Amino acid sequence: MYQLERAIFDLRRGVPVLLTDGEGDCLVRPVEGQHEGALSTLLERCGATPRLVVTRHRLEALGHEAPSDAVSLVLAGAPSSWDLMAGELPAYEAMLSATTAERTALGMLRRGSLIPAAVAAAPRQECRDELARLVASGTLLSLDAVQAGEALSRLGHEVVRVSEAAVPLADAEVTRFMLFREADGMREHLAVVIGEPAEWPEPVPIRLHSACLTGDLFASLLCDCGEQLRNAVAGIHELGGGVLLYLDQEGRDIGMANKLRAIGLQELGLDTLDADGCLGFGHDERRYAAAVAMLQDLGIERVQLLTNNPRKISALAESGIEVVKRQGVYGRVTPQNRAYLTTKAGRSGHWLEPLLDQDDSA
Ligand SMILES: Nc1nc2c(ncn2[C@@H]2O[C@H](COP(=O)(O)OP(=O)(O)OP(=O)(O)O)[C@@H](O)[C@H]2O)c(=O)[nH]1
Ligand SMILES: [Zn+2]
Repeated sequence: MYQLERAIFDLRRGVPVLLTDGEGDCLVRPVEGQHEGALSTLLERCGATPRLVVTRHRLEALGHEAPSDAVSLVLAGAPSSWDLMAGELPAYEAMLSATTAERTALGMLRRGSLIPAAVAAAPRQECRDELARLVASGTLLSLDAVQAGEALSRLGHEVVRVSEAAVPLADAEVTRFMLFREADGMREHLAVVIGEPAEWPEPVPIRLHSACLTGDLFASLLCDCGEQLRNAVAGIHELGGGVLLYLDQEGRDIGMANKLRAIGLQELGLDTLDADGCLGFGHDERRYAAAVAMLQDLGIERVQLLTNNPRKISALAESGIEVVKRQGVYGRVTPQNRAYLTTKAGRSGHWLEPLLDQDDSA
């Protein structure tokens, strides 16, 4: 849906968007980047009490019980007294389950790699003409919340192969890079095709690698991604060829801005999962529809997967790709990534025993 992508870009710029549904219209904007001027403009346009819409993860991280996955707080007090990014909730009069429009707003913020927290306000009757004028003049985008929600849930299921070229690698000389783009044009993923497809072993060696700019490119000591990436390329080459999907899912798909925020929270003592939760994200926001669509485009149905992550296996299996075998792929343990790896093993169920058991750097 064309309007949806435009609206996500408006939200990324801090511009409000009007979402309509059966329960009524709702003007929304992201909490992040919120400043008093923008907030009072929003309130003037609506003449209504604003709500703060947050995820269950955010509420639970702040020690509250959540009645549903997305929650709407009817705020109390003057706008200048709110600090919506603070370590506790602002004063509120009521806690409600979020409406369809409010849920869609959170989905749009996630897709835009913003913190999933919105300020929403239902416009009063006397403000509607002015809003309609802004919509008609193209200043304000208006979307059907149900349709936008459906479009968000379909994202990634359709990819288009855009371009390709041979890119010889140090660890695998016969390699082609193929770029795939998701239907909404917002995400691009690479298939790194190693060796000659006609000579690949069966099941085909596959790695799903989520982007980690800090680790993959700069050899960050906080994680093991860069070494896993290179070991996977070399490993697939040694197995006789296959495909590494390099997925645009920075920071377990919370985006680079939020990953840096999460790393900041880890410096304060939170583990990698609780840091994401504090920002309003679940333990792992990644979906693998685009990866499945790429494998289907490449005609791959049976795979041996290079991973330590059980969720990747179940995601492929649920989509009809048969995971015949699994092989571990490891980086090195460093004093800086030990806590990260231990959390992944202990709380996310990653199979890292071979790595952590033999490690004596602690
Ligand atoms: N949110 C968040 N993401 C991180 C952090 N450190 C690394 N990441 C991301 O975690 C993801 C790791 O991806 P992958 O290497 O595909 O792996 P994995 O889930 O560990 O699974 P396997 O490597 O296949 O076993 C990348 O998207 C990184 O950017 C962190 O502290 N916080
Ligand atoms: Zn990393």
